[in-house]
Amino acid sequence: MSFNRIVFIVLDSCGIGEMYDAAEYGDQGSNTIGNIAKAVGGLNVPNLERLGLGKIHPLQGVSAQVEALGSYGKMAELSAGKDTTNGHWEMMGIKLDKPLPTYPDGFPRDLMDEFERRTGRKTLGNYPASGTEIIQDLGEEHMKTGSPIIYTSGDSVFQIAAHEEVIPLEELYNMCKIARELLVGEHAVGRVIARPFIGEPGNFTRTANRHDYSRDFGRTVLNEMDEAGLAVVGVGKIYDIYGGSGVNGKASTNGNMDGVEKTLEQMKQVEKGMIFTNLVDFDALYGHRNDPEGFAKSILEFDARLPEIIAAMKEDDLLILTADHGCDPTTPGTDHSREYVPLLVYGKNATGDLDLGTRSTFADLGATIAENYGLKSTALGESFLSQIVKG
Ligand SMILES: O=P(O)(O)O[C@H]1O[C@H](CO)[C@@H](O)[C@H]1O
Ligand SMILES: [Mn+2]
Ligand SMILES: [Mn+2]
Repeated sequence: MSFNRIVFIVLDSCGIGEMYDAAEYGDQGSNTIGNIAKAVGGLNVPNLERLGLGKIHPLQGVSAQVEALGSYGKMAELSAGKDTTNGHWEMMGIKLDKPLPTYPDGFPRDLMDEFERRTGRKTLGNYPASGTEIIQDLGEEHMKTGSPIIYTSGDSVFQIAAHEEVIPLEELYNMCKIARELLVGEHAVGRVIARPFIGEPGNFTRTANRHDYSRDFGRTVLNEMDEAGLAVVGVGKIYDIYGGSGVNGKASTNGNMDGVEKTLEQMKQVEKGMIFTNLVDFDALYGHRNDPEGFAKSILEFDARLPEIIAAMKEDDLLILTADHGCDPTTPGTDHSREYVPLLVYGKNATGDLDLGTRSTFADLGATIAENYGLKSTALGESFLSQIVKG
């Protein structure tokens, strides 16, 4: 027996406890969902609980005394890093041995000179910052000079922030393409990101016209699926994360709840293949903003939509919920954290109440998907398909 469709949802940043090597990343004690649960006096997530969330790791307010509807476990990241890029590519079979380059002191001057020469604009910033803060700090100067704001973070990212009425979107996207061309070799960052915003000094807000330009790390299970004629529909930023490689359909979203809507819409349309959704609000609105209350509310909001997703599932559909890294909003830093990620797998025809244990790589997902569709798996990862198929 195999599953006809897979609904794969990444709860961006929802890590579930420090990994064995968290100390190397300065992330001892990080536990995104666990510390959020504590901070709000317990999480009330009956639907995630029923899927087995409380059985993965003790979480305040989430019972482990349930007969889980599906299988549950957690996964370690084998790649060096704790970034969206590493996390997602590893899920589909690629391990990144070397950490992606980061720029705690900004990007080298010669690189910036070349960027300025090719874009015809000077630049502002060029240091690690929170995106919402740096536009408040430099936005007014940007409006006066027309120079884009360049910033990075603990992630391997080159981010370009610009007011939509100062630098038109088309030009901003073109600047990102130029940056992408320049950021190669030792400076091959994971992503170049367009961060447009609108508003007046003192009251700038970012728009949904964000756009990510990922590096290509090689062939993944998504390419195998695509070439086998299976649907691979990216909802939210999935298309961008894989640079479109192997993703043959897409739906953009303007928030987590819209992401759920678009997933439900795709579930009405896709015949065979995968609906691959990333819900980024957890990360962008709450994790990086150190807002545990907001994060908790957002988890509750998602939990409340789970019954709809489950009701829309056909007999031979499979639901996979996981995350790409942590971003503990209760720790002083605002960057991602090196954590295990939860793994919840449910299907009307899949085994219930099964412990999948601690997986040694996110790539077990890619291997499972490949086996399910009879595709060549990437070398990395071990399929758990036979365990979840009802015997
Ligand atoms: O602070 P903002 O701009 O939201 O940026 C965050 O979002 C980036 C990409 O997800 C991360 O690298 C982090 O820098
Ligand atoms: Mn992420
Ligand atoms: Mn992030």
